[in-house]
Amino acid sequence: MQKVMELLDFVHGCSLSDKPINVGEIAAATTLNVLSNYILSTDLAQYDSPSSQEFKNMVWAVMEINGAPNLADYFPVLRHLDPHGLLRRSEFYTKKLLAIFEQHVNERLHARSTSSSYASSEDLTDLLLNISKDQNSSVSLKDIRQLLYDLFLAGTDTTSNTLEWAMAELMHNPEKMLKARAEIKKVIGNDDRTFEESDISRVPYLRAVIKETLRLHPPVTFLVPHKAITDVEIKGYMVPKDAQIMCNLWAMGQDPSVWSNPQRFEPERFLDVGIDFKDRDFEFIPFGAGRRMCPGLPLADIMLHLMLGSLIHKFDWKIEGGMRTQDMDMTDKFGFTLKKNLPLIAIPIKL
Ligand code: HEM
Repeated sequence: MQKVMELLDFVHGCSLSDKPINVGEIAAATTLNVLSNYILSTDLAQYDSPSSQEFKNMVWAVMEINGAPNLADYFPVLRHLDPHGLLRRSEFYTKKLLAIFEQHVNERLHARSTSSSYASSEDLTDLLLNISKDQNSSVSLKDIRQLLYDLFLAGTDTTSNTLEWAMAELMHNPEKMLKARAEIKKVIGNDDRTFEESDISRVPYLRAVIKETLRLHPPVTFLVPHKAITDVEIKGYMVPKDAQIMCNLWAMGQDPSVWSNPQRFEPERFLDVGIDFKDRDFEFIPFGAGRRMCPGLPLADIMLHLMLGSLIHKFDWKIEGGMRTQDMDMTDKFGFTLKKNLPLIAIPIKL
């Protein structure tokens, strides 16, 4: 994946001058560019660029506002009063983000209509515009703009937060970092190449690291709200029709009746047990399950393994100021996604 190579080039540059890196930010910039290349055939982020930081901040603001406790959720009569100003702030950022996507769609429409030699880039935007051109199509330009918004919002923060947590956990547990790196080196052998997509199926420990990260730090802590479509009894509890269902993945991941030593980061627990987030293992559903399961799972799965594998294969990492990695802050902060309370700032050391 070309974007991961660009990430490695940037990290390599920083390693030459001992420059500290905000791991969540570089993960977000890479994720944003992977998505924006599939969707818009362009880069939306540059490393170290305030403009891409601004985009990420807007995404985080929407996530944080949507995840904040709201009195109006408990007393719907208050909804129009917007007691915490959450609706107003959410609308502000949503409008700004939608305007960005509208501009991209309009530019594409302009290019398609003015250039006779326009060659379709066959990205998602072109695909959707082709569908919407069909007379019988019910897909409008407004739908396209909204879909792009949904994809970027759902895909960026979730993936970059998971990567940041995985790196933080490996640095915090140096023996696990060594184990994961040794596995990658064994697979790649003496070749002077980078970690590739085709290697992912051959690194079970790295796969277990990602799973353990998603168990301890599920980015979408409560799934998205679901609704019971009929009265249903589950294990003696009656869930009435129309009840809003919040599924607490964080609590499920901490349940001692399911996981031994649930607070410990132990990727080993996933080795040889066959539990996966793609199947029907309902004790572990960081991407949800059933019809509304995350459609970005296959892409997130590849991005997470490629980014993490590449970052630990070629580099060791230390904390600025000589702090021991065992003493790092590992607390979290709750928004719509669960992120690190203090960002992980680390210095890469070329191996
Ligand atoms: C670590 C990365 C990710 C995690 C943990 C994650 C997790 C989730 C979860 C839990 C849901 C709700 C499922 C439910 O309520 O049953 C969801 C929905 C969604 N995700 Fe992801 N996601 C990730 C990455 C992505 C990416 C990269 C994309 C886009 C390319 C994406 C696009 C979406 C969309 C569009 C929805 C809404 C689907 C719907 O409402 O039907 N996600 N995701």
